[in-house]
Order: sequence, then structure tokens, then C-alpha cells
Amino acid sequence: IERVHLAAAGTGAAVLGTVGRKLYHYLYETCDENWLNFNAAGLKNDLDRKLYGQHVAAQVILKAVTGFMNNKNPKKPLVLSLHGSTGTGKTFVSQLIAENIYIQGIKSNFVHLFTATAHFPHDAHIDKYKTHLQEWIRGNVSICPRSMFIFDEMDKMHPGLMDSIKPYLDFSDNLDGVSYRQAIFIFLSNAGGEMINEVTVKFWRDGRDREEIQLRDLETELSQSVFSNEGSGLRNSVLIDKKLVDFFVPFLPLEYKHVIQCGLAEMASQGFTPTNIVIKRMADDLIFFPKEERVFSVQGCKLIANKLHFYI
Ligand SMILES: Nc1ncnc2c1ncn2[C@@H]1O[C@H](COP(=O)(O)OP(=O)(O)OP(=O)(O)O)[C@@H](O)[C@H]1O
Repeated sequence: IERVHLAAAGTGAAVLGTVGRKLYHYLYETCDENWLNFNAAGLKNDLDRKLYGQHVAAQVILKAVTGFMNNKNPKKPLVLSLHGSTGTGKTFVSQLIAENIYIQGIKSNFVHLFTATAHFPHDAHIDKYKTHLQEWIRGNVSICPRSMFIFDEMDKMHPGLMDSIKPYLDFSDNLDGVSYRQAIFIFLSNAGGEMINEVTVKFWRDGRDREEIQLRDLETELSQSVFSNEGSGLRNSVLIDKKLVDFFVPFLPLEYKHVIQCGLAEMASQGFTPTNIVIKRMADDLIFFPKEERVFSVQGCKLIANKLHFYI
């Protein structure tokens, strides 16, 4: 009888243990398949339906992220560098990527946003910052190898600071016992934006379709203009010399019709019935270039969320 009791108690404890573990996984985000689940179809769908006017970026990002996430044994972390003028969707796309990898999306404990100017504002403390940044990356990747780091305003980052993250982006088995091969680094910057805008305006002036623009029309010039730009922190950076960036992703300037699409989506997300007249009134008040023809929005879709309530 005692043995039966013991066995029953053992089974009870095991069941409780399983339930406890399940509950723990349910309540607390863990770095495993309970909270990490790459959804390739979801990413494609989001890029097709939610991201407007960025056919080049959508294509590159889908291929890059899907290839990387499906690779069981990547040789280095994925490093994407997103370029374009303000409000064209660089931060937004990073959010879409996060939403299709982490159940918690951009709010996941494994997604980290770093803004050079906000986090490390004083050049004089650069050596201290370097150590902090390296420890921060190392600490986060040792907690979860599938960590995502989004570096905003990369063009304003001190080159020394940028170079200090270089070892983590490279091909290496591990550094101090930590492997970085499953991590994702996304750099955001306005560097190269002007060149991308010029190419897009030229296509438009030549009467060519926006959709005809291909990555190769921008890629070479993009890497040259980004890294030769005097004001760009990316200039002379080891990141480039060592070819640590896997993909340079160009974001085109948005046209009037894309601004309308952004406005309608924003209206819906704020709980209003999307109305063309309202959004058109708002779009008409925005600034467009070239000045005469008013084709491309200077601020992309950036100001829409804030402006909307003036027009409703
Ligand atoms: N191409 C786009 N498709 C759909 N929505 C967009 C697009 N671009 C911008 N938006 C909307 O505008 C908002 C602002 O854009 P976002 O922050 O992604 O711009 P950004 O390119 O990161 O700009 P910045 O260089 O100033 O940081 C987004 O949250 C999104 O709602």
C-alpha cells in the first residue's frame, strides 16, 4: 500500500511539475518555441499588405529574414542596414519583422532598441560607452541567442562605438563562450536617403514606373554614398570594410497615394471609419517634392498619426 501511495505521490508531483512548467512558459516569456515562432507567411502577408510603396525593401527583407530564420546553422548573425529619408517605414518594417518572430513582437524582452543619441550622448565618454554597449549585447545574447537589436540613428553614432560592435557581427564560433550566430542586427539611418530620392525622382521624370526600380539601381550607389558622406557616422566604419552588413535595404520616398494609404490605415487603427475625404484634406496640407509637381512626401507618413485628429 505504501508503495502505491508513493507511486501516486510521485505521479502527482510529476503532473504538478508539468503543469507548473506549462504555467511558467505561459506567463513568462522564455527564449524557446513557446514565445519564438517564425511565421514566414505572416511576414510576407504583412509586407504585401501593410507596407506601402516599398517593393524593393519588401523583397530584400522577406528573402533575407526567411533565409536566415530557416537556416539551422547560420555562420554569422543577420545584419540588415535600412536606409531612406524620414517616415518611409524603416522602424515600421523592423516592427513587422519582430511581430513575425516573437509572439510579443516589438515588446518582447528579446528585442532591444538602441538610439545612439539618446543612450550615449557625450562623445567624451566614448570608452565607457563602448564597454557598456558590448556588455549589453553580450548579456542579452547569452540570455537569448535569438535576440534582435535595432540600432536607430546609426548615422549619428560615434564611429568608435560602431566599431566596438563589430566582433559580434562577424563570422565566429563564439566570443567568450557566447555564440552570436542566431542574433539579428538591424541598423536604421537616413544616410543615403537623398541619393535614393534622386534615383526615384529620375525614374519618375523619365516616365518610368516606380515598380521598375530594382535593388541593383540603388545598391552600389547606396553603399558608396552612405560611406563617403562626410556627415555620416557610417563613414570609414569597419562595418563596411569587413563587409559585415549582409543587406543594404533602400526605402523609396513615398508618393501622395501611399500617404493616403497610410492615412486610411491610421484612421482605422485609431478606431475611426476610414474616410477618403478626411485623409485627402490632410494629405493636401503636407509638403511634397519636387516643389512644382508635388509628387513625393518630404516627411513620408511620419506626421500622419499626430495630424489626423485635426482633420476628423
Ligand atoms: N511605407 C510605409 N507603409 C506603411 N506605413 C508607413 C510606411 N512608412 C511609414 N509608415 C507609417 O508612418 C509611421 C512612421 O514611420 P517610421 O517610423 O517607420 O519611419 P522611419 O523611416 O523609421 O523614419 P525616421 O528615419 O524618421 O526614423 C509608421 O509607424 C507607420 O505607421
